[in-house]
Amino acid sequence: MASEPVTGTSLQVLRRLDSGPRGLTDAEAAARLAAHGDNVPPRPHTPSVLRRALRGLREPFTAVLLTLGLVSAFVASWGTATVILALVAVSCALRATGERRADRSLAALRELVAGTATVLRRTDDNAVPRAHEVPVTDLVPGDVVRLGPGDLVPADVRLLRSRGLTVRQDALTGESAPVPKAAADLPEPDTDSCLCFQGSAVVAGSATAVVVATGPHTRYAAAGRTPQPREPSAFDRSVHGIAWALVRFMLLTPPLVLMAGAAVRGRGLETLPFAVSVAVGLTPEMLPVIVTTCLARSAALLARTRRVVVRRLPALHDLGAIDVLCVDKTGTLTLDRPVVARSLGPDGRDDPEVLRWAAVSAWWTLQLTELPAPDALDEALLDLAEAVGEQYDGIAALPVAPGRRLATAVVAGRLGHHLLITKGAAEDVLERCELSATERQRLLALAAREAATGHRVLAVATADRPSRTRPYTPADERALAFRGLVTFHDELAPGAAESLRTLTDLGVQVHILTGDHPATATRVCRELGLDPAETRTAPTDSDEARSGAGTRGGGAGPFPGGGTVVVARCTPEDKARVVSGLRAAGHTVGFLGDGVNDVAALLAADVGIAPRAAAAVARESADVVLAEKDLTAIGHAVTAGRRSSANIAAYLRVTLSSNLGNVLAMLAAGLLLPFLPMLPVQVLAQNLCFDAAQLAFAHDRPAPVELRRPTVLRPPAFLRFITGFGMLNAVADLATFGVLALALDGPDALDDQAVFHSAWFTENLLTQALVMLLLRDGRRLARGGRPGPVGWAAALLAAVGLAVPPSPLGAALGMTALPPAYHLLLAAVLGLYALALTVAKVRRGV
Ligand SMILES: Nc1ncnc2c1ncn2[C@@H]1O[C@H](COP(=O)(O)OP(=O)(O)OP(=O)(O)O)[C@@H](O)[C@H]1O
Repeated sequence: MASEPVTGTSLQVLRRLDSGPRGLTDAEAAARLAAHGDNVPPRPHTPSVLRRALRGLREPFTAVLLTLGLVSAFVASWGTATVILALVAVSCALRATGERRADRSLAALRELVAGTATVLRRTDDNAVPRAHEVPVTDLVPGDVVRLGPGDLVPADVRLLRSRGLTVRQDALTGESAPVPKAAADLPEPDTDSCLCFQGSAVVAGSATAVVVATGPHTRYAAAGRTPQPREPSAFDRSVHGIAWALVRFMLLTPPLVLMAGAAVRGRGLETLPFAVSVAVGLTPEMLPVIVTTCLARSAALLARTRRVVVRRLPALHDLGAIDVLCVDKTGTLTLDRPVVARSLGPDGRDDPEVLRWAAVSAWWTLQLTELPAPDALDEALLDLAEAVGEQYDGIAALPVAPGRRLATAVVAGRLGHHLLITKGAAEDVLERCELSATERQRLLALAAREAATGHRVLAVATADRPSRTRPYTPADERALAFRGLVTFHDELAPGAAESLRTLTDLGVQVHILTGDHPATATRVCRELGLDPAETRTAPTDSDEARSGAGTRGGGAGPFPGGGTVVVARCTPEDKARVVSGLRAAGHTVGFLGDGVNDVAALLAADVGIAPRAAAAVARESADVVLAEKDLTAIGHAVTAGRRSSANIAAYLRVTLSSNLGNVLAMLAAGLLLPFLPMLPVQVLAQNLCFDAAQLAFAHDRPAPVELRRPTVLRPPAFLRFITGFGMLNAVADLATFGVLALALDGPDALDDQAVFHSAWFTENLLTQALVMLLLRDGRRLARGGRPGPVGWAAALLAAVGLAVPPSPLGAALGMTALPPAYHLLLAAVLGLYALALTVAKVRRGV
């Protein structure tokens, strides 16, 4: 970062930057942009395809394959070694190019939701400065920017003025606790506390600041930090679990084959290439390629058709797996464009004076805190009674902050007096009013009645105090006189009701977590077509202190199995706690929220989702951003996640059942026969054909029935499935072996090895094609649906199985043409196998 401009007083800093408190002119800003370049951090170093390919070697399957290839080379089995190393190279290259394509399309998508900053600019030297929203990339050194809650600091800035500013600078320091920052006008200021750095998030307060460094010169860019990777998703963990179970099995295979061969047939180390190729046959080596392709395709399709931006690719799997979605209310289910509905006095009758006090409070809070934009409730008040605040002199303001549900403005009152005007959540304001317990209860009930109409409610109170110079703090918000209530109407967001209905149909349970009044939230929930099973109020610190509870529940007690729960009056921590509680109870949880008070929950969830209009910091914390206002995109995103997970699960199901079956049959046949059931190079060639066909799974459309429930992959159930179907496959293989043996008068009479090898090669590829069709989605096929990419790939695989043995390639691989009678026998075995597979599928309810 440019180090010298940040020391000295604010004025010295502004002078050095050739700027002033009124900001730059448009012409000067344009000239500086041309000179300094866009305010974008240097692009993170994108690894080359070669580097990515080499990184692919660290994948467990690829590493094991490589080891097996090296072992084959070591025993001079060059054919086996060459085919295995070719497999490794193809898998690494496909994965690397897929990853690069995914990265490129993601970078383009991120620009759809790029941020803006509020900057003071003038048309010429004499013009009045105006606040503009400009793309963050257009900021230049010397620009004067405004910061408010929820903003991301757009560049390195020196604070000129600040009010109660706290920021999180974990992007830079890794420390997530908010740190206070304040402007200082000293010649030798503590620079760190009067500087804010690019990438920090404003938690509370506001500031006006001058940009001192942009683009590659910021501290963030200099630190070259990359965001911390999130812990792997439930789906990733399951895939990983299955992968490691297989890797262990694979490593056991060669020694087992060697030992069994030695014990039963007295074979020696010459069986090693065969043992190695059997282990290779077990590997789903295309898994990384298929995962990357499925995710990248789904993300690109979502962005193109639904304008949904997936910022972290694996989050798509989480989306597919969520069974609970927690939603914030204001700004997500409603538009957060409140309009004043009523202004009523303590007796419940209309009283315009209450609105007037609320508007004075809003005006001075806005003026004194210099927020870049007023909060929506304040904006609604000012829309109705804009000029009223100017009739007073503002003294101080205590704005709302995360966890603080009221705001106070202090203005000059009658001579020698200050007037405190407080507005906020009814419970919080009434708690600070001088009232009898019965009167407080009556007023709380009045507020609840208004809230039950679905309106948002603010209570207003005032206090007359002798004037003073000592600063005001929240401790001064006491002994207030209650003035009345102002209520607001906030429209439902477009598509909100429909998207909640879709989510329910998709088997996702929806809960609403809001900072608002329980009655308002319950009513909104009903208007959206959800009948809440329960409404809770998150306990306040004082509640908990009274009950002596050791750990805070935040309304996160057990949630009923069905139905929506509304948790109202949540602080940001309460929202995060509910989400973590649901995750701990075994749910996969999504969180949809738009505000600075949602950031903790967005980060705590398996997948955080933010609408486009969300605060910058919420968008930055989310994994998925909806670029359109319409919430119905969520349902499509969930379905896209399920689709890509279903494709990966189908691939795993098919490939593992089939591979396991082949390996078991090969092991058994290896022991029964006087020769190897297949040559190592044949095993590998067959494996290569199957792998190529399997790539079709990345392009498949799973049956609608597979998309109706969250996609969860449970390794134990999954391993049971592949063992069951693997056995069935082994039986089919051995039946072919039996047929061949019978036709040729017993195993030891099988002297034509080439015929045997060719027969088994063809049978293997045909059974694999059958498994691809039947274990993926037999029902659709049975209904006469179109074959789709997997259907075509299976047909091609079967054709290769029939065409290779009589071809010159077959001859090169040691195969020969098969007698026509064999094809008839094969058709009978395959027919029986298809029947057995279908029966097993129906019995298992797959
Ligand atoms: N400008 C304001 N002045 C006074 N009180 C406010 C103001 N803004 C919000 N509040 C009070 O603070 C409460 C909590 O606000 P918060 O922003 O946490 O949640 P919310 O916007 O009501 O709901 P959600 O969590 O669904 O976004 C509000 O319900 C309101 O009572």
